[in-house]
Amino acid sequence: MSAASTQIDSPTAQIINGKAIADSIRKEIADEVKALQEKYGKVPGLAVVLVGTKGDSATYVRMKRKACADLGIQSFSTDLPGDVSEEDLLKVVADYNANEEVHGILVQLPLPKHIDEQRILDAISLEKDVDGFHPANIGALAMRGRTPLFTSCTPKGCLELLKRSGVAISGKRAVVLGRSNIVGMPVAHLLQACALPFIIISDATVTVVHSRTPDARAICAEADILVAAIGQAEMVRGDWIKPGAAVIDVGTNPIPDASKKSGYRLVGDVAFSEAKERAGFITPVPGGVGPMTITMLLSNTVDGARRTFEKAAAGQ
Ligand SMILES: Nc1nc(=O)c2c([nH]1)NC[C@@H]1CN(c3ccc(C(=O)N[C@@H](CCC(=O)O)C(=O)O)cc3)C=[N+]21
Ligand SMILES: [Mg+2]
Repeated sequence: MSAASTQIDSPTAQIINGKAIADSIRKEIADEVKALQEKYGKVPGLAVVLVGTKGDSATYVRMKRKACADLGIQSFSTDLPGDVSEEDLLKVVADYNANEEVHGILVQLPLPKHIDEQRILDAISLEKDVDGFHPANIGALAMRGRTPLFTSCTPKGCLELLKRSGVAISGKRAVVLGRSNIVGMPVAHLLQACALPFIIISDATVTVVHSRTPDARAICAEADILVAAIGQAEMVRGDWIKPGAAVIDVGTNPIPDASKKSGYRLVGDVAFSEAKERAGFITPVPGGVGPMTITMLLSNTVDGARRTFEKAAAGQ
């Protein structure tokens, strides 16, 4: 059955299986890693820097390091104490900038309050900015006719999920809930105008809804494509959703759950059970956007490595 007929025939949404899509992309990436190794005798390398021991940060960093190992990407790790100085963290970044085996650098956010986050992100070499958080990469993303060296992982993952689910973007009304630098803002740009080689041309009409928007519900209810990235557990209810809409839920909010060993479970920014009765397509949490974020990080790392290897081979 085609995606379009599912949307019309079925009263409940098609669940977008981010885990399965991410796994199949990871296989493609593993093949690329092998091909690069055969051609250049080198493998891509990713450096992950973790400051402090905040529980979920450590979990995500562990997942990133394991994903690298699974794909044949060399991973470099630096764990720093929570009270590390800004200067010492900048030194770690400078060392990775200079390390020829490292093609991507990720400093796990958020950083402790005493560190100027933007100063750290600005220090990461543009050529190794696999998070796409450097102002020059964000600037290129925002400009028509310019393509960033790297596009942020979660926004790129959202577009890739829409593409691989057969959701058309061009001419559609898209609403982004949330305006963060790491998700809301870049995903709004991508939906409006992206010319990334791997992606369908987007060309949606985009509205950004945030904490100061009056009647967020009414605006969301006009969306053919709704991206929820505001970090409020189950804020988007069933009646916020236009029937047949594609709903991408970026939220990962822990809520108490005594039946879990950890004492909590993850829910999205969307009330899933209500929303799936109205949406045409919807991502679950977990198993939706999350696995794509890490996969796009690996993909960006391989892209960075390929560019470096090609330049070196051309003697530049
Ligand atoms: N410099 C930087 N870059 C980031 O990309 C970055 C960051 N800092 N800080 C934290 C956020 C968060 N983030 C996630 C990655 C994977 C999942 C993920 O795979 N989640 C699984 C569930 C994981 C679980 O069960 O705990 C899922 O949704 O299925 C979630 C969240 C990356 N981030
Ligand atoms: Mg651009």
